[in-house]
Amino acid sequence: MVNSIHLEPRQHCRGSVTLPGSKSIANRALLMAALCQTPVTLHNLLVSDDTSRMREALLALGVSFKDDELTTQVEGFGGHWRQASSELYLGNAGTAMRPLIAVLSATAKEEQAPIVLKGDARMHERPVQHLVDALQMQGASIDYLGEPGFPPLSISQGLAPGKFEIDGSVSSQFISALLMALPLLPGNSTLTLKGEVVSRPYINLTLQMLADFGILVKELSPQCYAIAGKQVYQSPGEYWVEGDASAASYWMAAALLGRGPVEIIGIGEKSIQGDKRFAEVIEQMGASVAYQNNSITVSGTGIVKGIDQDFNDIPDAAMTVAPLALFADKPTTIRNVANWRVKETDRLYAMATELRKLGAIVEEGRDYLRVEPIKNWQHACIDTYDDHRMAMCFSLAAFSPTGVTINDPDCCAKTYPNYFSEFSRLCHS
Ligand SMILES: O=C(O)C1=C[C@@H](OP(=O)(O)O)[C@@H](O)[C@H](O)C1
Ligand SMILES: C=C(OP(=O)(O)O)C(=O)O
Repeated sequence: MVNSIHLEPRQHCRGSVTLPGSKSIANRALLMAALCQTPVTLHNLLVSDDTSRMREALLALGVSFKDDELTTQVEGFGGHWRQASSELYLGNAGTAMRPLIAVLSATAKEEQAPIVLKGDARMHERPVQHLVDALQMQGASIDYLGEPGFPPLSISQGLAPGKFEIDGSVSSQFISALLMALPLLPGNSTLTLKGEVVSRPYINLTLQMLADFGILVKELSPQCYAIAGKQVYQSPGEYWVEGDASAASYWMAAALLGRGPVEIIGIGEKSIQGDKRFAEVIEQMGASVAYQNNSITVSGTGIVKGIDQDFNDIPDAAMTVAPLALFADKPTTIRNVANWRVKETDRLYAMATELRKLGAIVEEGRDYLRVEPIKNWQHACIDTYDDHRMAMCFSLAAFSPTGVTINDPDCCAKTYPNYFSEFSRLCHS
């Protein structure tokens, strides 16, 4: 039987919510900390499926962790792994799989056994070919163990510094992965980006965090980086993980529908995450937004304005626009999100299918979704496709006259394990 949660109709959302740590920052910080030669103390580290998979992988490579109530101390060995385990399981964490493919290619030693990276069934359908091609062109010894172009795969020594080229049109995680790995090589490299690069702000997040960990990357142009070899990751001592800006999108949306005010603590105007731009989107959709140093406060009037925009820069937060569109004054179009199809599920298909169950008219394009507001709401049991964002997005349908039932709500543990208890705390009839 499918586990589900029934959400009765809600009209109000108000109060204060503290965001979990950012998944994107947490998994980068864990890996970068493990690459330092001296310990790093991480604050506000997210505890979720994705970060657990990264931690378990690093632990198997010999990295040690000391947790107390508020912090996690990471002690790694500058990439000289002490006990290279031969098989690492990474679940469905793209932020673990892609960076580890590149970093383990850069750190593999001749005397070590090949390392196998595998994931859950969906991870084995998520492409890594552009990344693996770029690494193989520079000598990396990577073998596909299942379908070519997809995990699982096995990695041995062979990667050499030089001129790297990467197709950036499917995932920015490939580029972030190379930016984290190339400084570890014994000589200098350049990295040239090909194709229309998607999810750009995540590359900037990587560059910012590399700088925080003492790694220099020279941006020769937006398409080309120079990366000196033999660099050493420097421990910043303490490192603070910002609240998750993608998770903030659900509270901003709930505040618009439930009028607020909702104080969202953990990201502010100086956030380094691209998804903070969702605050501008929610403003265009009718909310009022006030920025503080470490929080954003959102209120609404109950009126939602339909929009038509390119969301290539913020594909995760963009999903939140889809359920909001059901309440809008006119149709909404979410454009340029082709890579929704290769994430936790085919998100264009899943979103269109489940929105229709509520009574919406939806057009699913190759790379866009057009959603018409609902006139006659139908109660529905929403399938979530093992996709945390499907579960969290559809909680917003509780602001309809019918309420909503969400199947398998626990899949939100990928990035936000207590999301539904927070939803019930903040959102009321
Ligand atoms: O680098 C990152 O932390 C991420 C990049 C994005 O992926 P793509 O670059 O594949 O769009 C995003 O969807 C993912 O949740 C996290
Ligand atoms: C695409 C996502 O995850 P991943 O890091 O696994 O790519 C996501 O969190 O929306």
